[in-house]
Amino acid sequence: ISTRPGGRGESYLHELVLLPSLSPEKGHWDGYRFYIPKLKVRYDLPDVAEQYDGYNRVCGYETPCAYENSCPNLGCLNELEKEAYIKAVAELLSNEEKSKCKSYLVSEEEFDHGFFQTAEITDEEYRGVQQTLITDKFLKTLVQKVGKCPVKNLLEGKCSGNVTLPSCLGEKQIKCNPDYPYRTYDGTCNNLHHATWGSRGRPLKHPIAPCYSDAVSKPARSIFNAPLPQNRKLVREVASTLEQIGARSSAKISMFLVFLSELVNTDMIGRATKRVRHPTAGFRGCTADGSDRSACVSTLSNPLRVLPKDDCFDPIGVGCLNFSPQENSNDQCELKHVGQRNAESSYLDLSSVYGKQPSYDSNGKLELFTCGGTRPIVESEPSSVQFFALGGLFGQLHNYCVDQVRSCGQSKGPVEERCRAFTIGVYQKIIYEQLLPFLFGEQFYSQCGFDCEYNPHVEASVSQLYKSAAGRFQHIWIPETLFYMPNGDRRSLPFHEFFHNTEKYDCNGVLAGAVESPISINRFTDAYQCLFYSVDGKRGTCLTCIDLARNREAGLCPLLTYKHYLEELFGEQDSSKCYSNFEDLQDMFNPEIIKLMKNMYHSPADIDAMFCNLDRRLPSGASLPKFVAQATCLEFKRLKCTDRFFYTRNPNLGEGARKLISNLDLTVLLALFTNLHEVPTQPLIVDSTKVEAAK
Ligand code: HEM
Ligand SMILES: [Ca+2]
Repeated sequence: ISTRPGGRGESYLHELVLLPSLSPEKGHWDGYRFYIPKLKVRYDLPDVAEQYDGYNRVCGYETPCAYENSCPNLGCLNELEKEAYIKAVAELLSNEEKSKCKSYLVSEEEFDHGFFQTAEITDEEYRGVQQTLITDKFLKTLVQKVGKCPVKNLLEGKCSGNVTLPSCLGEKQIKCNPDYPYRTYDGTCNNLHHATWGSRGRPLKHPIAPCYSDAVSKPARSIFNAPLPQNRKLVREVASTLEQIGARSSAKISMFLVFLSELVNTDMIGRATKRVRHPTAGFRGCTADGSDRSACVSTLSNPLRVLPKDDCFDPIGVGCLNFSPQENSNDQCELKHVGQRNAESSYLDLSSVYGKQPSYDSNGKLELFTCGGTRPIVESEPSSVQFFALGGLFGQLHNYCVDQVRSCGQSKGPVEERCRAFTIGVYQKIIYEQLLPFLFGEQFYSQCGFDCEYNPHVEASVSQLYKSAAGRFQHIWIPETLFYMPNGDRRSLPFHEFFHNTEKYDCNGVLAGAVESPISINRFTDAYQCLFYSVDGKRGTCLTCIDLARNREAGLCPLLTYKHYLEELFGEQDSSKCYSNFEDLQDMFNPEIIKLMKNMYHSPADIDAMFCNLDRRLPSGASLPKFVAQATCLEFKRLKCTDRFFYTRNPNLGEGARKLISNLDLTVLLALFTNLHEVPTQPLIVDSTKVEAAK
């Protein structure tokens, strides 16, 4: 092994000796790397993300800064840091000021009141928010001073010297008790060597360096250095093209699956909208009537423009959609690519159901609200009553467990914690034995390989790719209407209606309806791209646009870069191909979509990662397309393998609890906690066979 000429310490392999245990015909040497496809798929995320040049290199695109190995001179670090500090403090003060001024806030009469709600910042958190902002300002100033490539090298860990800002306070010390048998509420101490790993407030991680045009925060640009297509225009075009193609538009998958997945998602990822010290219902970027940008925009909002002639918004005079940026998490002031803050623990521990700290009545029961939702569930926005009801199944399971345990009069340890461990066990089993096998199909499920030991060396975190693009895939399944079946009669209501006045619904009817409602496929429904969260059915927002804006805000790289990266990870570099012109995309997209992409983008290499939601490659038996399935596999594998308390290996779940967990599933939960006479044996599909609940 020698150093590649011109490389920064990267290794160059001249010759490889194969050990007898590796069979040579399974490996593949491309002159640069040796691939062994049968090796287990890597699921850890790098601590310092580097630019991924696999696709560019193989396919002949130029990678920005590829031949620049200069580093910024950090001699005047203190000076720059002082400047950054002043800028950060000024911004925070100005935000506080604005948060007290009504004209900057979304008011109660507006349809999207609460949509971008912000949580309060505690004193403890405030320090982190401030440090993160200082570092951000520092890097922005540094880019202006020394240019993009040196900063890029610095952020990718290719420069020696300081890696954190000198005056930063460093990490808070947490002492863990290795013998404490229960999970903490914020996820700390799950990993005993790295107490904060996987905990609330930690950053998401970039699997590969982000593709910001300035390396730090400016939106990515096309390969010809032009802006990417206008957000809403692109979404609108895709929506109307899908409409014209007119392919099959419903599937056997039930909305019950979608709300269950949404619950799982809110457990692993919590939104952290940029905030001020006290909670708010959101900052405005647009005027109340939505006609234009507001004069009162601040750094707390970043409204989306809607161009004239928009089919959906133009007729009602809307030219602007509220959008609020999210907060990064860089509390230790590290000079590397940062990720957004995750406001939940990454672990699948029902943290979005149980809340930030224990909250039980004197018996150890959870206080339940609309449809059994716990306080954190019903206070989350924007959420539908179906979401409350799904969360409610687990809230009720907890309380049912408490009753059962109390009725035998003895418990080894606090009832609420034992029941919490049990409830999380049932939930994890449902995810790994019901939900994921269904989404992946048998073959890909086994290829993903969930049979791992506990691995304390890997950080339990969620990737920025998942959070800002691939993980949102299921939004494309949002249908125009949902069934609501109070006392057995079947009504069809527009999707947006379930987000408001949630108390008025009969919860059994809500769940019965979700099980019978099919998802929508091959469409961006109006409910998704035009009427989302509407109150009156006339004016709503475009969740699709928000998804795309999140993709770009996070600095995600182009779709094909991630595709190549994923396929390499899965040992498919042979089949991972180059797309030199748009026509080559036909393995992934419908021809009409390709035509549209050609009109909108300069090159196939510019297509936004979010459009993985149009991927038409389906692994056999799977419900998720290949790209999404691969990205999802990595996330769920990581979360399973890094969870010390995962139910299959949690020594504190007794034999009885295990037995119960193996007998409980979604069908049983529906039978126990609804008044339905008949329950579906497979609630993830519509028209499932049913059994009598009493049985
Ligand atoms: C029909 C049910 C669903 C609704 C109404 C819904 C709605 C939303 C909304 C409003 C956001 C925040 C948008 C933003 O400001 O960035 C969001 C984020 C997200 N959703 Fe969904 N969603 C649903 C189902 C799902 C499902 C099934 C998944 C996939 C498992 C999913 C994955 C995500 C992800 C990964 C995010 C970003 C994480 C975050 O910002 O918390 N969603 N969703
Ligand atoms: Ca969690």
